[in-house]
Amino acid sequence: MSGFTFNEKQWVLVKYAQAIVRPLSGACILFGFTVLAGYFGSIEILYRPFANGPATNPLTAMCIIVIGLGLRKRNDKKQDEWLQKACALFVIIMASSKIIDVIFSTNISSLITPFQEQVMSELEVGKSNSMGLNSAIMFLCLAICLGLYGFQRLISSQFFAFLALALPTISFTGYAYNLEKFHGQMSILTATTGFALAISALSMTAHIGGLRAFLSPYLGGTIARSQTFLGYMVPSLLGFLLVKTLSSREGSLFGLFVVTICWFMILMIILSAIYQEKIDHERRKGEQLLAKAALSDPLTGLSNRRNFLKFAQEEIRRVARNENEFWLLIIDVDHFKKINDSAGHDMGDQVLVILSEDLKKSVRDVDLVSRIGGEEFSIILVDSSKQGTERVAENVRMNIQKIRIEGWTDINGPITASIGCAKNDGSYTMEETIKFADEALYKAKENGRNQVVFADKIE
Ligand SMILES: Nc1nc2c(ncn2[C@@H]2O[C@H](COP(=O)(O)OP(=O)(O)OP(=O)(O)O)[C@@H](O)[C@H]2O)c(=O)[nH]1
Repeated sequence: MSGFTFNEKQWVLVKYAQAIVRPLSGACILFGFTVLAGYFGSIEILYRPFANGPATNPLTAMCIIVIGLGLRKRNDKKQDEWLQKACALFVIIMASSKIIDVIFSTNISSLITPFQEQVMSELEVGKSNSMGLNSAIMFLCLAICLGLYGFQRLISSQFFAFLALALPTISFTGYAYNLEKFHGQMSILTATTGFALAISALSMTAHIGGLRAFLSPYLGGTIARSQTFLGYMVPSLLGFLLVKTLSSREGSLFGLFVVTICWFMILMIILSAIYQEKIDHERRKGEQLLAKAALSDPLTGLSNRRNFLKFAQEEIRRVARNENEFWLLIIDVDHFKKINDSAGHDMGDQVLVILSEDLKKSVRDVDLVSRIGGEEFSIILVDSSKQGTERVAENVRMNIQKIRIEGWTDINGPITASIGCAKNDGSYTMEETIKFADEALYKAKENGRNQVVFADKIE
């Protein structure tokens, strides 16, 4: 997730998610104590809301309370970490004892279950009252999640919170479809509390990992949220309809279910691909814009000095290979400072923009016009001759003179520029060619400006 940052506004979802941890875990603790109070005061409805329905076992209530306590953060980080580790250890012991009992047919959990006699008497008369394997696994996952959080292993902690969430979800599905095997001995209240605890545990790590990506305000997060919703709702709804109709119509409906789910998955993949493509397109467009911006001058849109040098190097290699030549023109606006000083910087900028458009119009598409300094421009004339260059340079000089800028040329007369020209036939470096053209330009300035001078070194 490196390089991925939320701004202040975008943290809102993450902060909301983290803000639910305390109230949600608090409600779970309250529920746990209510169940224990039910056993203590023999008020059955507090731990078995539906007569003869499944009850919340006292050991389950203990696990709920301890996990709930571990999830409630205080201000002292060190204290929190110790409490999280201690709570995790307690619940690991409680949940593991139940798992060992189920696997090895032992009875260890009864040694640590409060109100055990009451539980036994209810079991004897055939009432459901024990912590199921699914509940034990759910609490084990929650405890591991809490312990890992205490050790600051946040991503692993988030993973176990996610695993824990699966168990009450399966139970809910069982209750909805009337499939007892799905919920087993997990009462609907235990499932609801387990679900709330798992959501609390997940929310603790809302600022990192998969959950952070899921809550992201960007397109990826939006896709993940909608696909999670649809991905759960659609198959669940179809499954519900299947379960309701299977007993009457049997067989082929199951095939229909499988095919529909497959098509649904394909639809989700296609939707993801469309969005992915859109993101990728935007990214590539951004990259192109950046690459272009790195090589062009922001004021005039002309090629900048960097691109000019890059182009020139390639030209040198090309003319050396083909025994050809290119010509470099360096164009410098005369007394440009005067424009800035008397009419302001904006007017100066306007002159530069108009001049650059004019320069582009004066040459062929293959030639490169660049802004290589403040009021200094260059033109690389590819495959040109001295006569051709003379013609173009004169043309450029005269075109500049013809430029009319309201508020400047009508009062101060024409804008002029001096031009220095040098040739490169592959036997000079670009630095040398620029130096020769600069020397010629200096001469043009010295001789009174508004003229074209050729470097005498390379005729
Ligand atoms: N408006 C504007 N002015 C700029 C920009 N870049 C450089 N300048 C100005 O261009 C002026 C160049 O002045 P000088 O180097 O003295 O040259 P000059 O006044 O044209 O005189 P000569 O070249 O000798 O004819 C300076 O005042 C710079 O501040 C720009 O992007 N916009």
